[in-house]
Amino acid sequence: MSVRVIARIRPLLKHELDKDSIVTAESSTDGDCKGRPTIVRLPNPKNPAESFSFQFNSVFEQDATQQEIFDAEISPTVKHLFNGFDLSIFAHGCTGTGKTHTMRGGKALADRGVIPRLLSAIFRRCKKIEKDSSGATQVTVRLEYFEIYCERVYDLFEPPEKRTPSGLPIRDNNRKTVVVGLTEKPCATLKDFEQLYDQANINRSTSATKLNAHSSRSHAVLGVKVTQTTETTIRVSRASCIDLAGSEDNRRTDNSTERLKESNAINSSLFTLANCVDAINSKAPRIPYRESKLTRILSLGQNGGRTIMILNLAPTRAYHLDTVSSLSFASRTKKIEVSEIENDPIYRTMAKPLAATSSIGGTTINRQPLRPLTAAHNAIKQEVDPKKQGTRPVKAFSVYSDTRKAAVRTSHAPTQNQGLRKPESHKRPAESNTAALRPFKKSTDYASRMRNTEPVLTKESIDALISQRIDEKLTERALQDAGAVPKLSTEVQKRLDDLEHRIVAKEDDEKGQGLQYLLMAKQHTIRGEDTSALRMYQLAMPFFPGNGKLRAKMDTLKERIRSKKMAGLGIRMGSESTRATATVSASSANLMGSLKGEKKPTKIQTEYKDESDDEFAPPLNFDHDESYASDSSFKYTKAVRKPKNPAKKLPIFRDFAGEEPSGGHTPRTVHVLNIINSRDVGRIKTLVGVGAKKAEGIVSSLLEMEDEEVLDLAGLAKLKGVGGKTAETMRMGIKLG
Ligand SMILES: Nc1ncnc2c1ncn2[C@@H]1O[C@H](COP(=O)(O)OP(=O)(O)OP(=O)(O)O)[C@@H](O)[C@H]1O
Repeated sequence: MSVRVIARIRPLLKHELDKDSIVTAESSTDGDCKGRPTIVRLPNPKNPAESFSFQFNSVFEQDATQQEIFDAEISPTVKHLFNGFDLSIFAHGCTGTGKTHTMRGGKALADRGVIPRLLSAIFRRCKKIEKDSSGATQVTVRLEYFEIYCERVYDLFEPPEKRTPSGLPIRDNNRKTVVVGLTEKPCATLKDFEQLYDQANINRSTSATKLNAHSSRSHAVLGVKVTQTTETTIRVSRASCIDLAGSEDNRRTDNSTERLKESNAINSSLFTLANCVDAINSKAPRIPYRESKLTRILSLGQNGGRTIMILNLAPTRAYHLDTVSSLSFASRTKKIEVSEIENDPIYRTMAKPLAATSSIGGTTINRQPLRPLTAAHNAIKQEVDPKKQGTRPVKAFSVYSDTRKAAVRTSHAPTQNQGLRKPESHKRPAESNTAALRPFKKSTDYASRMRNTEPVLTKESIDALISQRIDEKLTERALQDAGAVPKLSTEVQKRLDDLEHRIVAKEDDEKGQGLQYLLMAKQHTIRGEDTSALRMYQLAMPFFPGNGKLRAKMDTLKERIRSKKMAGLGIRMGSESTRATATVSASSANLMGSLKGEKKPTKIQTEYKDESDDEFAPPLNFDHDESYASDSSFKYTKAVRKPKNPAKKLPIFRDFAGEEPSGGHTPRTVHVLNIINSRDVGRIKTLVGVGAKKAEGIVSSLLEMEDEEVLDLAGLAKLKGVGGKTAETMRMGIKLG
């Protein structure tokens, strides 16, 4: 079965209402969704008289609701999950097209996205199965949730301060890619899920939605493991829901060094994903799965079960090129065949009565030694040349590999695929009267097949075997070591928990926002990202005006950044290669400077500072010395910022020629500039054309300017995400009188 690709065109956002929608949906006569459009049409960016059209399994128009998408596309797959098939759902699209909205959605019932709805459906089915079997079948749900941020994997069920800077290792184990050391949370009800998921999303969004954008800059993967246990079998299947980070065109983002680094990691992993798709489609001998963690984990084309890709699209011209590129990627993806493999159940058996010497009487259930349960996993369905059948050495093992050969299993060659089951053979072990005997029969079959096939070990297969063994050993060791991560002191942990609870409780009000910044600041401090930490403290400041402890923390950080900056400069002066780095940084600093209308030598130091921040790995007890007592001392007072007098500052931007009356700004401009220079997200987002995200972007740019202020509309237009039009919209949106 191919990857099912559905496209969703998001509606125009508030600030886009005056824009044209250039992406439309159309029905086709040969589509597989009666009545639903299957074609996306948009103009050729080079020649508007022409149009491009792309066909998918179905297309959802701007007014499609979360419910419609779930009911039409996701709900029907739930039964397959319970029949033992894995399910992968991933949202793709460039930044701001609605991936998180589609996957996670909002808090209101109608806004809830695919993930909460899927979990709700899973729990409903669990209940039904248990009820219908009168309790003979028990179903448990366990969750894993992690993000891939800058090629590092972090457990989202762990608070950021517990993370090791290098992230969790991933290994290939039994032909599946596993993240070693992930927390697995049992989850019995939808309420449990919501709590766990919301809490984990704070861990993700802490670095993101409130300015630092880890969220939108990381790929988030939620794993839902469904285990059905009967007297005779245990069947495990897994749904993976992936909210990919959006690709970014850095010519448009005006990203700073740190943001660029994240952006490059996103773009490069998505590029590898596209390369894998191309390699699979062209039946290339090597598929570059191993070139990024995302592709290793996603295993597109090697994963069994069902795969659904939701392609998110923005309707406006501003996204035109990105939209064409996403559509073309999606068209290639829809050709990928995924073997629809059912996960074999593990057969339980009644144990023989214990030996007479045993002090315990009765029977107990023993687990059978594991047979190759997932031998068919990670298989790519591909045509096999019948002439070649039988001439190839039969692999008694399969290694997750980035070469097609090592991983190939084909449904056309059942004798070579011990674990491969017929597609859609919904065998229900519980229905079988002979279930208890089957394991022996099966394992005998397996062993005899192994003997009969007499595998000839080629150099390739020996390499593969060695690599598999090494991976398995490493996984084993890593799993043993996983518990050895040093813990934070209980006191620090308690304070962080306390702070998080206060944030959750107050999330929606301004105080919650201030606390959120504080939490992020702490998380950045722990990770050694001092610059970001300082930025977060600066953002928190308006919510806790005059708080001496906060100021002291900021001073300490400033001092630390300064000394790291100096140390960085000292080290780099030494060698040839480092001089080259200095040149690159200097030129990018010059570029930054010229973009902002001036060149400042200190910018060069900023570049060094950011680099050294990232390399700085703090000791794990880094925060133990820090006083968290101050957290409770942050008393909330409504942010009041006196507008500063722009005349006192040195101008950093050219004046806005033509628009302003000579000798000064119009009252509207003064008003806008005052609001902007307040650096208060709450006030800035009240400006026309500015949403929460844009307001945070603006404040982020302002913080990069340190104490300088925006003095005119030209300066305003140069802030992140603003531009001349938005600046003008803000100005015109001010009501006078
Ligand atoms: N179908 C929709 N209906 C209403 N609003 C939507 C819809 N899709 C997206 N939005 C809004 O568009 C904005 C961007 O959406 P979202 O954050 O989900 O994008 P994204 O693709 O996840 O971006 P990024 O890659 O940067 O994380 C949000 O404000 C979201 O609420």
